[in-house]
Amino acid sequence: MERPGRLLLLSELRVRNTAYDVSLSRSLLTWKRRISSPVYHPFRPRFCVPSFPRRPDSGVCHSVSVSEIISVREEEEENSSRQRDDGSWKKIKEREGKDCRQAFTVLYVERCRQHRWRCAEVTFTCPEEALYQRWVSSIREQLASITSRPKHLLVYINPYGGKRQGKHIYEQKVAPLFAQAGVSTHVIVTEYANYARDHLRTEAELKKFDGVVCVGGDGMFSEIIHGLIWRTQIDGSVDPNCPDQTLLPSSLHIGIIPAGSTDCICFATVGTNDPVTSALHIIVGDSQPMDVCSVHHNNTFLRYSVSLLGYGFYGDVLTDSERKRWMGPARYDLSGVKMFLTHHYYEGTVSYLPARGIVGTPRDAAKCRSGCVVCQHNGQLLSKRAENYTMDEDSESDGEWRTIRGKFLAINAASMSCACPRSPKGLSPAAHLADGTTDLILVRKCSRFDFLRHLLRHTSKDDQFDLTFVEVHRVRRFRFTPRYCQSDSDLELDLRENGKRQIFSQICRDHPACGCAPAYSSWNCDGEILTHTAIDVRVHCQLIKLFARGIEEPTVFEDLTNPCAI
Ligand SMILES: Nc1ncnc2c1ncn2[C@@H]1O[C@H](COP(=O)(O)OP(=O)(O)OP(=O)(O)O)[C@@H](O)[C@H]1O
Ligand SMILES: CCCCCCCCCCCCC/C=C/[C@@H](O)[C@H](CO)NC(=O)CCCCC
Ligand SMILES: [Ca+2]
Repeated sequence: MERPGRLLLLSELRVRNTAYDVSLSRSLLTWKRRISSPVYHPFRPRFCVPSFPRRPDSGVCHSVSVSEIISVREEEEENSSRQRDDGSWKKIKEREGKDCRQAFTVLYVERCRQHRWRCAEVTFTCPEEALYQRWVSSIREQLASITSRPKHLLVYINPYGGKRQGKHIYEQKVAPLFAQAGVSTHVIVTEYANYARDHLRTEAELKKFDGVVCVGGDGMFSEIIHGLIWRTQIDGSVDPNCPDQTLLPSSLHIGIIPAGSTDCICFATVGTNDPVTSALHIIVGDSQPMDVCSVHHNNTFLRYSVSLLGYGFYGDVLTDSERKRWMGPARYDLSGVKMFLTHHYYEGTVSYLPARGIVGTPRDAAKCRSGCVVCQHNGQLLSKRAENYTMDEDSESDGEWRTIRGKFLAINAASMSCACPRSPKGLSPAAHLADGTTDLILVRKCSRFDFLRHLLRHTSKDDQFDLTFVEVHRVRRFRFTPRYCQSDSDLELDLRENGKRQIFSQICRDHPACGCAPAYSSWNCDGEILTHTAIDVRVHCQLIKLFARGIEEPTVFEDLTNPCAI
């Protein structure tokens, strides 16, 4: 727990008619119940309550970090007069024409189960108005001194994401909290796909805002980062089509109010997909840096990715599920089962640049959590390297490119864990949000039974990488070329390596009537299908910032004291 530091205020105030010692420092608001210690009176055969000053005993003590106070509300006069004390304090005067309020309510973050946050409140009654004024203005001064809190937000709502509840969720659960916290908003309900992206690219007056919030799923978040990153590069004269360019980070934070089908980015950065929790992380001005992969084809920009780039299984699931959008989130389950049964494999070449000199491996037991030291260390290391090499710093400081040819059921690059309600530990449980790397997972051709074992391990404690047909590499950059796109010299090499068998399988591929496997899949890029299969991917360390703090480890203290967490 935070140490209180120098006290700004210390008073005896009342909470629900009970006396509390209430203190405020720059970091903490604390209220501790004064429990009257019964003392024996020699002349009276009973216990009595001692008069002031009383010894505060180890009564119930609550502490709230000032950084997690949402706002202070001044209570109406009648409210204060209802909370009169037992007579030892003056009664609340009702002076005509004068403001004599004496109660104020502090709204603050309370932690609940499974990383959820709620807005709790406590009302304090003061013995006199001057003290009341000091308390309200002192807390407000402390809140105003937190410069990281957003004051003006640009909000985009996708009314058709997930279960089509985006607008309702925002109006019912989020807008009232923003209003209470004094956050002003400019709300835009999108009219068609890519509306938010194009608005951010060209029209939005970004200087007016401290952050951009999207209400929707991963697809909507993807629109926002595409608009923001593109705009930042154009404004800063950086060519987004050049894969070797170091991209400029956007100064605006991004908030996600989850209202989608997978909500993987929200889940992996907050620990839950709960709109109220996300709204509170935005209000307190949390900051979580995040890696972004740029995807190019032949020196032409295709897309950015922050979660999953998946070829084979996840590409096919997405392609199939797009035809079933009307089903809502269940479309992924149906397409998942169908593609599992179809069991297609794909041939191609994967080249990658292993991440060198950084801390962490994809097989670590430790996970990326709030204040992650791996992300901090690698972030500093990579930004130092970038200072020394302006162009293509990777090949200078990382190792040699490595190449793997083969038949794959799935090729996945997870730039973060990709934890989501479907798989709470994610595709790569030890991947980091902001370490400048992506985990390249290669699932080679195997039996249906083995592939099922691998898939099921995403939902259990077992290690999904501990299988002979699965390999995982932590990389800074990678390329993929499907076999049918390979150069003549590569194909010749294949022929020499694999003999005649290859020639016949190629003939089959050229004749769909024979019913054998298709030659190529599509890339699933954060839930969008890419137009090209041959791609060049580069990780840009900590390119964007979210209003989040990473997943918090629950502390023993919280578990024991927070009734909401039980
Ligand atoms: N007004 C709109 N009409 C139609 N499509 C829209 C509109 N606004 C945004 N979109 C598009 O809808 C797609 C899906 O949106 P979103 O990500 O919010 O939900 P989802 O796909 O259900 O969830 P997830 O991405 O988490 O699986 C996005 O690709 C987005 O570009
Ligand atoms: C037979 C039982 C098998 C159980 C296997 C469960 C494995 C689940 C892994 C989930 C990985 C999610 C990765 C997230 C990808 C998102 O960027 C993307 C956009 O929202 N979602 C999908 O592509 C949607 C992809 C949905 C895949 C199912
Ligand atoms: Ca990463």
